[in-house]
Amino acid sequence: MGSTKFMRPKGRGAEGDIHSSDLYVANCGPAVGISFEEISMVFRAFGEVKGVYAADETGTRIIVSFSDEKSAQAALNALDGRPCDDVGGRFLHIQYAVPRPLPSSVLGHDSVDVSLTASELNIPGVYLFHDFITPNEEEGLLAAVDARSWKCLSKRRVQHYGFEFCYQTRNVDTKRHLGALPSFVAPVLERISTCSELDDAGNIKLDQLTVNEYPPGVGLSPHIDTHSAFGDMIFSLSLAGPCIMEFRRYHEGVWEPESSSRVIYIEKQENSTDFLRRAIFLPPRSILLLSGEARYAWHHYIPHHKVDIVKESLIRRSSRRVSLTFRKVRREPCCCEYAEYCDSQR
Ligand SMILES: O=C(O)CCC(=O)C(=O)O
Ligand SMILES: [Fe+2]
Repeated sequence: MGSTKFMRPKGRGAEGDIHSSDLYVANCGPAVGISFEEISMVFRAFGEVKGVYAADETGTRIIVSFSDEKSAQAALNALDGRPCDDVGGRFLHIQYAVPRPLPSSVLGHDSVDVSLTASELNIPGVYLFHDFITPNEEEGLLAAVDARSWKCLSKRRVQHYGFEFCYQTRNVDTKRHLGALPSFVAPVLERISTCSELDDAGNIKLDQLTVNEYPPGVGLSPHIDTHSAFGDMIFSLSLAGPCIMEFRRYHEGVWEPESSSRVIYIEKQENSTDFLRRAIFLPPRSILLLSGEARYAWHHYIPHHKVDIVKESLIRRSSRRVSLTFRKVRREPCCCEYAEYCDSQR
């Protein structure tokens, strides 16, 4: 994870115009055995150092942030282009750092603050439990799903257990039970049912599992899991890599019949800006619960990003994210209090 805020100026020689309290320092850093603390010590001789960050992922380019420009200038004048004894005699190459333009692929015009916790997100019915499983358990689950066969969708791979999820109808065929959920998820189900923060979860027999594998840059379109298909609680366990999940609360939604056998959700508001929008960071090994209002009335989706911005840090999606989504198939029509989003009450 590099600093999102600063970068090297484009080309040398422009520094005369730039006044900054932030320095871009090349040729030192963790990749050559020099810690941020050692770098901070060197620069503290010139003034108050607010922070030392990686400028990028090389481990040899660093941003040193001073409290004021004068200190930065003094450090630059004293240290640039000279060997520095305190960092093993390495020559430091120093320039003023300039603010990094945020990548449009990440921010574009539609950035949203990303919460780290459910309470910060503030959507009723969302719960996020960090480190719900251990790294060893994560490894075991990944090995177990990789030993099963994947079904390829256009951009991601999936596996279904308990009941097949049909992406065309966005529903399940309750008459076609595929069998019990695989034994490798038993410890996860056990932990969900005994989670003291989730009073009701102990009584719910989750019987459908969708495993999704997302390559970097691939997300999931905005949707509400079909009310008539699944019950109130939807759990999603994140493995292998991080992502953000975004939420939108529109003011109305409409279910319309498309053919005799199929009902589709029409997002009449698609171009509308009239919606609430929130986002949360999902680290690996965390489990997210959508229930109540969050489950029934908010669209959720994973933006198609290769990099997410979380609290001013760039977080790269890793080579894949695998999620295990546990749900309970609904046998009776949904009678939630969000009729405008409910296909059972259309
Ligand atoms: O990958 C996830 O965490 C969410 C998956 C999801 O929303 C779904 O399968 O309906
Ligand atoms: Fe979903």
